[in-house]
Amino acid sequence: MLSRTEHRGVCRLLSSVMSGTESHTDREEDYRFLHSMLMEKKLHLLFKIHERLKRFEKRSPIPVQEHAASLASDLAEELIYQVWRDEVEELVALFSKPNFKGLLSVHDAVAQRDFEPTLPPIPDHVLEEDEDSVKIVSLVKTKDPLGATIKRDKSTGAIVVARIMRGGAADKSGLIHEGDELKEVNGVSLEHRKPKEILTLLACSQGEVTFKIIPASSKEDMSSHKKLFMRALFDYDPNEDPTVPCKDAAVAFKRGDVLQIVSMEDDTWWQACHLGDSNTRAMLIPCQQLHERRVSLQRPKALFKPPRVKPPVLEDVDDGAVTGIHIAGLRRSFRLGRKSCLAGEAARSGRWSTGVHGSVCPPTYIEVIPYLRNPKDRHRLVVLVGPSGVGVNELKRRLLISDPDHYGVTVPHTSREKRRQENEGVDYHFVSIHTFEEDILNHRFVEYGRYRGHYYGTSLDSVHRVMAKGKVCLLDVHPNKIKHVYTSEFKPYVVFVKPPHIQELRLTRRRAKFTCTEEDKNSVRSFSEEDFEDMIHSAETMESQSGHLFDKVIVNGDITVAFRELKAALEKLEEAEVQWIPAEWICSSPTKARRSCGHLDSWI
Ligand SMILES: Nc1ncnc2c1ncn2[C@@H]1O[C@H](COP(=O)(O)OP(=O)(O)OP(=O)(O)O)[C@@H](O)[C@H]1O
Repeated sequence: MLSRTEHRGVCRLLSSVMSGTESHTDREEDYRFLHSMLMEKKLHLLFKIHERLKRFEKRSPIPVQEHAASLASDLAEELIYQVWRDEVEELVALFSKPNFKGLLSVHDAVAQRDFEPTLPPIPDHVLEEDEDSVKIVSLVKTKDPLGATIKRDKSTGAIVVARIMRGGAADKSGLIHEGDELKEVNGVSLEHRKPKEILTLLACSQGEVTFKIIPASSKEDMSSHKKLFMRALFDYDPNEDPTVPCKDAAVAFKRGDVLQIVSMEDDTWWQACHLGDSNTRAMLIPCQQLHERRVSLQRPKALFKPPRVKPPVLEDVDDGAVTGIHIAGLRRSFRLGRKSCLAGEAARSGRWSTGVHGSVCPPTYIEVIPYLRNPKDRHRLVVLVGPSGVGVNELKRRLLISDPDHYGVTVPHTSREKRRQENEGVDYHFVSIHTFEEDILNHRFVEYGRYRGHYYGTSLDSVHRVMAKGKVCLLDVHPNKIKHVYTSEFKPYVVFVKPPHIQELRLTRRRAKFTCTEEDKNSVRSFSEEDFEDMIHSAETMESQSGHLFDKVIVNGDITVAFRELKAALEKLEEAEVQWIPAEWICSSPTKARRSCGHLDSWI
């Protein structure tokens, strides 16, 4: 309630307004009218109410109950039968006053939020729509227009909102935006309708008007990002990420998972759907730059773990000597001793394979596209990698024996003299040092090395030759060399053969013999503890540096199980099933995503 002083203040203010207007009012009659209006008691009461409400507003009062009017009328009925006292009489008289009834009715309307227009229920057929981005908007239309212009999109023929007028009903609702596609008005399809017809339809509508809309933003996302897929090249768990804006809104993924990127608008968090996940809702994933930044701030483990490096040795021992089965291509000679210093050098120089330009980048995402192999197409090249002694040759040998017409291996090149029992093009391609060096300069080798003054290597041509025969070419190289065949032409499928836990190695390799790296080239021996440790350490290094290139990881504990798993994976590769391959193998021009991934060639 206004205090006496406040009330006097209002009156003084009004009097001063009056005296201020005296000089501006020419006519006496106008002045009197204004004076009587401003001095009106009701106006002053209104001021009082206004002041009172202002004070209550600060307290944010909420209605105690929603049916004050009916409560008052029930009470009035009860009171009639009470002992008739002055107070009772006064209260009953108050309840029967129209002003008081009106006040209570307004109170109830506010309490029940009855002032908001009631919207019709969502039509059933809309709920059955396949299109999950459809939006149903109901607006209450007065005689005034909705405040939007529409046009027909020339390319799609769709009716779209061209402009939203500021302050109009559409603008105020915040539910309709420029670019939105209008599908229906009040259940009437707008397909094949001219904008003029639609305007007539709208002009006739009064009260609630229901629109079925495809929001502009979702349309844009659909068209520009629908086919943008990325393979994750690292593991991510939002529960272990303290910087994620909302853990529930982020999605965990593993290296190798394919993600559909829905939005790259945010600088740090992309939105993506996890392929194969039943949940089609977009979730947050760290963007490429964010992951790169984070990794660059981490302490590089490989730099602080002293690598167990042995001098590079290039053995020249036929595996047939060990296994009793001689198959060309199953030689250690051109594998450059996977126990060699190459891996150690990589470990010392950085955590990931350096690219052709020498830059080092942590693997983040690679754009991939679905690929369905045409039966007439060549088979994908199968690249087997793994630490020395893990069983790459053994698995290769078993595959060849299982189906010699289907699988093939390359014949290596060497600059050494042909031995009596050897055949050109079967055991090796025997070439001169000069030719070998020329081929090196011409980048004809996937991998090459020198042992005791002689060159050994695997040429790209030898891979072509196997593939040209319609065979699945099995190639084993050091992971650093995968980049030489990471092309559209070979579409390599990279299998990493991983050693099991050391206890299982001890158990399974008890009777195994391997060609050792000492001077005596024909010596074979059993695995030592150190060999096992080397194998495991080397596998860890390979995985951390090149793991992003592996399509399949096979743990070679029990050889029968490992072989079965490998065979099944390769057979699946030949089935008419979609495979996800790097987009650059198929698309000649880099896409938006390709650009956003950047430096792809630097980490292959
Ligand atoms: N799972 C296994 N269980 C038992 N022995 C195995 C297993 N895998 C491989 N071996 C044996 O271990 C020895 C080394 O295997 P293999 O020659 O295939 O290794 P590798 O990976 O090719 O190594 P390198 O590159 O040094 O030749 C062979 O005698 C092989 O038969």
